[in-house]
Amino acid sequence: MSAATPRFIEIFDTTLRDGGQTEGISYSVDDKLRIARKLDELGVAFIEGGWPGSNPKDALFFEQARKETWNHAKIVAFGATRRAKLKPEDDPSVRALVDAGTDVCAIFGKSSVLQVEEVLRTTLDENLRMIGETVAYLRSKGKRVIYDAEHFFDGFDQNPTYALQCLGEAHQGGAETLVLCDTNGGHLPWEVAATVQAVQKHFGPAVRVGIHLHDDSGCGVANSVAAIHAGAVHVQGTINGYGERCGNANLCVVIPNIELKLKLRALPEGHLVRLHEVARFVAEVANFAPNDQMAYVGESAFAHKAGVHVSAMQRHPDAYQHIDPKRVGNEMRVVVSELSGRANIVEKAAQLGLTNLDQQLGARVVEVIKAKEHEGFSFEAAEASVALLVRRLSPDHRPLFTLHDYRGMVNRHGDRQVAEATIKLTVQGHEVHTAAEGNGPVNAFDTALRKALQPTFPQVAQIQLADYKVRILNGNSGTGAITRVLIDWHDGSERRWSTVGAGTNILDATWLALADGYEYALTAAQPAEAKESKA
Ligand SMILES: CC(=O)SCCNC(=O)CCNC(=O)[C@H](O)C(C)(C)COP(=O)(O)OP(=O)(O)OC[C@H]1O[C@@H](n2cnc3c(N)ncnc32)[C@H](O)[C@@H]1OP(=O)(O)O
Ligand SMILES: CC(=O)C(=O)O
Repeated sequence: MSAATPRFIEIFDTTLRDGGQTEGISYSVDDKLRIARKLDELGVAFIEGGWPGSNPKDALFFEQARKETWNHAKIVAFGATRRAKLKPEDDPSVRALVDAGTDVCAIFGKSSVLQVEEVLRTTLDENLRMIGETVAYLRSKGKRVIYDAEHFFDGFDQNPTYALQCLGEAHQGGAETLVLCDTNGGHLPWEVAATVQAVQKHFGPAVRVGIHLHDDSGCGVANSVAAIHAGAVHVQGTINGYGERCGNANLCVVIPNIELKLKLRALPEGHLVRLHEVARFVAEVANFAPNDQMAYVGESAFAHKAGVHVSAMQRHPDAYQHIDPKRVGNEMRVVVSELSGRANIVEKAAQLGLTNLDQQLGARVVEVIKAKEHEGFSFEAAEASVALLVRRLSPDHRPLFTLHDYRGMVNRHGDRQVAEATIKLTVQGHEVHTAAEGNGPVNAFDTALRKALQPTFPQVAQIQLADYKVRILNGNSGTGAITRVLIDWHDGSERRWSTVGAGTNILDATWLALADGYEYALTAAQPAEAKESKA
């Protein structure tokens, strides 16, 4: 390695093993394979697939994984040291590790006197033999072995001599990396760094030290960074920080910190830009909502809401960002709300393709948005309504359709409920009057509006309501509260948009969000000339 080559930190991903210990996650074998392929594309060094001695699903994962080609990562089978008083070859869990057919195994063993005596309920000497013999047995079967020293930091605090003896057994047995685990996740960065340095001093520079840190004190990432800074060369963690209890060190944050802050290498050249996509993919497969506020890869990680920030960002891209979001595959966004100034509106309008916004119009839009947010609207998740608001305040705006009146009725006849809506609109100069029944008032309104628009705009048939969310804003007003309606839409393609309505009348709030939804889709779909020619 030349002096200019940055130190390489091995990324050991345990999203499928420790991540599978998250409350609420239950991967199928297919889920595990899909995530493993994505991690391999990302370029991590190791993918811990599961504990083959634990359950048939994990055993099947390794059977399937053997049939695939892995371009960057080594698939790792996880297990424990042999049980007390058994030979490794007689322990079914150790045999399952061999049978998993991976080149690499990771085994965990105890390093703390308390854990050996109170949890394993065996002697300190027997635990040392369990570690050394299991590592040596796996090595004799041709496996590379990574040794996870469970509860190492607690054990080291309690009895450093014994904790180091445990590591020594694994090293003598042939483990290639000694991984110090903060299993209970309670340590702080400087404590972790000091222990990593003490271990390195004890074993010398030839011994590879790794780390596996949990997030119970909220320091999983900080502890990982501190340990690497102190000399650790291998870091374990999970995508999105999934894991037992509060989770593991979040690799979506650890990896960019290694590459962009510590200036070391963790992934193959050019692969860091895949991180944002991997984070979303894993959340999707795990069936967890992505954490928008996650550092680096969250949707809000580079979203600017405050007017002062957006104004400064227009003047210099580093004004309120610590890195260029593109480096991790993320993007800068502007959020429009009552905290906006003109800069938010100009930036958002440009992103929405509305470039003819002057300072005066920008200021007017800000004023209207602030007033409407005071009434109960919220525009930050309803960009289509923002676009329409800008268009409607533009002097040359011609609406696609105008409402004259609507009427809604909800009836119950015995067990049967019926909702009916009538709507009177002007659509491109023609008055249209429609009525429709529905299984509820929103459905009746929507059907009546579609009927009115479809003869002029047949593309209405493709427009679908994807989600309808209602929020009561001032609950202490009881049934007289202001209601906010947010509607998400799609048209069967990739295109999605969201609209908002608000008011004390839930049907009127719904009408506003419904009408915005159709008008936005149809305006965007209309050729410019057709819009110009409208009366
Ligand atoms: C820190 C970590 O996250 S380690 C990974 C933890 N993950 C899991 O536990 C998930 C998978 N686990 C399982 O499927 C099951 O717990 C199994 C198959 C491993 C074991 O199941 P069982 O045999 O029914 O045992 P049970 O789960 O009740 O108890 C754990 C056993 O492991 C033993 N054990 C715990 N750590 C170790 C170790 N490092 N080496 C050897 N044995 C260990 C315990 O002493 C206990 O055995 P004992 O009751 O004979 O003393
Ligand atoms: C090995 C492991 O998962 C831990 O100690 O937390």
